[in-house]
Amino acid sequence: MLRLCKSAVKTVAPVRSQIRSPVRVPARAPMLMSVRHYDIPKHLTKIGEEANPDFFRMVEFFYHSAVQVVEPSLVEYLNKHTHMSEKKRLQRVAGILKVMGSCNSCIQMEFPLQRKSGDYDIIQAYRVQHSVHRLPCKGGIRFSDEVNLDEVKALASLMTFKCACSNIPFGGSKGGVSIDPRKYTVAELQRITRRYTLELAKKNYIGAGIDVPAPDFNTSGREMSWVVDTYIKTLGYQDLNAAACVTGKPINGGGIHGRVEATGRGVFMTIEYFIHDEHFMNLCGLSPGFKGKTAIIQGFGNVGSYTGVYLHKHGVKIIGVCEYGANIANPDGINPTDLMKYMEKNKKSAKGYPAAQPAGEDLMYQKCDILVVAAKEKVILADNADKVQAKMVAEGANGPTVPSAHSILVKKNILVIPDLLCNAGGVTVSYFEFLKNLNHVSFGKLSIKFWRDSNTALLDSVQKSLKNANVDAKVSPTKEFASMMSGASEKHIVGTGLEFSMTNACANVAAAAKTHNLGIDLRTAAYITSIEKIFVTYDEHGLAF
Ligand SMILES: NC(=O)C1=CN([C@@H]2O[C@H](COP(=O)(O)OP(=O)(O)OC[C@H]3O[C@@H](n4cnc5c(N)ncnc54)[C@H](O)[C@@H]3O)[C@@H](O)[C@H]2O)C=CC1
Ligand SMILES: O=C(O)CCC(=O)C(=O)O
Repeated sequence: MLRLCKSAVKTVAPVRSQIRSPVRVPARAPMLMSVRHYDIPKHLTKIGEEANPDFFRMVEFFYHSAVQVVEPSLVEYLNKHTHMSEKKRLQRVAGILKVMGSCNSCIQMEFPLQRKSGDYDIIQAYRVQHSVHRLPCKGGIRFSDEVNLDEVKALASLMTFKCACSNIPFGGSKGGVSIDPRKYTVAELQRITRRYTLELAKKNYIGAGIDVPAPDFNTSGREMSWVVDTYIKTLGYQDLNAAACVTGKPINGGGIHGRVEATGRGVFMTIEYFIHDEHFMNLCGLSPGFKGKTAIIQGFGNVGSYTGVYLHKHGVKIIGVCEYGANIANPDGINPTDLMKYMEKNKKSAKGYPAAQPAGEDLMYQKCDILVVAAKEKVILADNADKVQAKMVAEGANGPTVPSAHSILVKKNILVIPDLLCNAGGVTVSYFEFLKNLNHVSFGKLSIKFWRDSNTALLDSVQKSLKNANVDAKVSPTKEFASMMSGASEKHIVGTGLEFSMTNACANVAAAAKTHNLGIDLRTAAYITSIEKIFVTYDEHGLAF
């Protein structure tokens, strides 16, 4: 948390009842001790009530709602520029906030694909770089027939705020290819991915220092292998760091242990943090701890399934899974690893899973403690938010809750762990993979032998000292120490690094919620922590040539 918050809030505190859910703050809310007020841009004023807003407008709205709360602190922060007049400082704040909220650049492409049948399809695809305040930009590539420019812009802007929230030093970007991958053969998907990569490379939209994609909805290590191979063999062939042009690669191709499960593991870590926080558990009416808790998961792909695995491991009963074309439930609990294996063999479908019963469309709204939404955007809307009975909602997906629904959930005292915090585990481990690629060596590889030898020498030395002192004892390592004698493995570093980063981010967001009197509204708190960090970067680096 930045130093700038506390002092500023003391001097210019927004009216408490109005900032509990900033999403509902009227455009001209009165401020204590200040005549200043930040207006939500005109094109967004109705977004807070809209049933189904455009996705990018939705993210813009959340951003500007958070700015309404934090802007006085930002103004005060610039008081340190004593050489500037007040007018210049206010202009600078307004300028930085405008830049931070806008999309830096987008490319849209169309290219032909000859189908197996001989027919031609024209494939539409996009890459958006929302923010370049840090480089490279970072964000996944999604394959879906719902992909359009608005969606990719929204996802890219979420990446900007997500990276900042978790202190991952990247700008925000995202890519999308408008196809339903189920309708293409593997060979066709490979040709689409390679052509898309080539177009990105030609337009300077990919590269270790420029923009680094990763997996997202409907893509995985397989597609990332095609991306890196295409780049290395074409425009990136002279680039020593070419392997760092994409993350989420299989281990053999320069990937890192733990990226596959990282997003779900990170979702679990955020739930773990808040479920052990008495203050937030009091607010949402849950007893602290995992004991006796139940969960329902919507979307059992990469993110949802691994979230389930970690929740299950910690004693949470997964009583329902909502999947594409098949909702399943079991009040005694579903074993996520078993379901994953079943879906792997069953064309990724949960239909017919023998250890659960088919359930109705309303499964997501059944009573449970934790609802994990891990499928896609705009799932919790104004007309179904009231039906949610869970006490906690973990946003594994990007943008699952629209602003009007967010207000309803806050009013119902449901603790929502917002996307930009909740699903940051993926980009965090992508960052570790990126560093591994730039280092050209895996974590721990150079030091393993040194640590094993030096710890063995340490044990020998203790043994000799005991012998010299006539103590008859055999010195041997405990099981725990034996596993650490060779120093940290890549797996260890990724696991502990991820835990440190996620816990830190949760603590910062929890602190911002308290500092700004936001009650249960972690979304506004998360945007505020991101805005503060990006603001400082722009202030230090400058924002215009
Ligand atoms: N893969 C990653 O590392 C990250 C993914 N995310 C977000 O998480 C969400 C899910 O992504 P992944 O798990 O990677 O995708 P995925 O493609 O592995 O899984 C998505 C799952 O959701 C299911 N699904 C789709 N529509 C559904 C619906 N209407 N109802 C129920 N289930 C539905 C699909 O059948 C599939 O099993 C997306 O919003 C993505 O942007 C966020 C951060 C990182
Ligand atoms: O791993 C990454 O770089 C980005 C993952 C992603 O697309 C996301 O967090 O939404």
